Amino acid sequence: MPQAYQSELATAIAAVIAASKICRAVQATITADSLEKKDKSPVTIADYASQAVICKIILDAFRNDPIVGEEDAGDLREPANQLFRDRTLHEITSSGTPATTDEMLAWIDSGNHDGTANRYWTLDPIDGTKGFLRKEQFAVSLALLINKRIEVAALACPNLPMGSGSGAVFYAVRGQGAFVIPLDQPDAKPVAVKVSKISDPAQARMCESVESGHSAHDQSAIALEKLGIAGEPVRMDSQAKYGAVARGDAEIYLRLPTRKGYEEKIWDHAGGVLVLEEAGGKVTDIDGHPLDFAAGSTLKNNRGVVVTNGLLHDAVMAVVKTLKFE
Ligand SMILES: Nc1ncnc2c1ncn2[C@@H]1O[C@H](COP(=O)(O)O)[C@@H](O)[C@H]1OP(=O)(O)O
Ligand SMILES: [Mg+2]
Ligand SMILES: [Mg+2]
Ligand SMILES: [Mg+2]
Repeated sequence: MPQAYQSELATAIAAVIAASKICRAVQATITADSLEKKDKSPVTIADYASQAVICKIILDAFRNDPIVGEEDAGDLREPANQLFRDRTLHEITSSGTPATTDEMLAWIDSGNHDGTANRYWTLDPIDGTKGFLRKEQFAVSLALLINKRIEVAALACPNLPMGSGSGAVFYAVRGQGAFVIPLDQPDAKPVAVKVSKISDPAQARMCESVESGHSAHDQSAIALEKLGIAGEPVRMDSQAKYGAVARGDAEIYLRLPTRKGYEEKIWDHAGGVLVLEEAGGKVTDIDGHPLDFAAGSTLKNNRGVVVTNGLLHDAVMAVVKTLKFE
């Protein structure tokens, strides 16, 4: 029997690779050049160009598929942002995708669905924009959800070490395992991705966000101490943290609530979660509940995220339950 979702997977991998090349080109040249969105978070020409190109590639292959993307073209349409808009178009066309301004804006806005369909993609065109601006880690994350379950994921981490170079593309289909290929050699033999076998909490390595506004660093420090882990957590931007735990570079990723009422977005997790689970890892929220991807575009039924290699999940949850959150 042919394996399920092979054409969706091939499309997803091609899309995140095409977008990663644009992001890398922009990252090499930018000087902290971004717009501020209404929620005060930054967005760059690469976020927009990445979303445009990925939406185009998905719609060329699956014309009717809804896409729940992080960005929309509202700010780009403002007359005051013409230069920013033109530079975004320039990145897209120089990557080999001919486009008019109207086409570009329409591709970006095709990512405006709300996560209520039976089948839809969710896309973070640059996850970890702050890391991208610091020229550190970021990710391009794409996942296909069917009946509210993640079935296909492609997660490109252009700056993550990979062999002797950098750039890893993780991917997974539910039930088929997780794999990684080098971003610059997509035809190389895929390598199976597996979590680490460490089961002694004191030997575990933990990662967390660079940004203390995204995850409570004071509480993770307490968790580290209670688990008997010496040293500092590794701070890293983006869903590259899911990739790090999936491939056994770390055993724990904590994302602990910093303020009441923040709802994690599905595009900040879907790609990483399937890769992690198919690599043998486990993810829940801080109350031990599975992440609920059936609630629209946010994880509104969950608080925080606890990711482990599976073996350590109970030990980590026992400590997380003792922590105090707002
Ligand atoms: N207050 C917040 N709490 C948690 N995550 C946030 C918050 N504000 C923005 N984010 C999103 O968290 C993710 C970054 O996480 P990390 O710090 O682990 O890299 C990003 O997706 C960022 O959006 P964006 O995609 O715009 O960068
Ligand atoms: Mg953002
Ligand atoms: Mg994000
Ligand atoms: Mg983003």
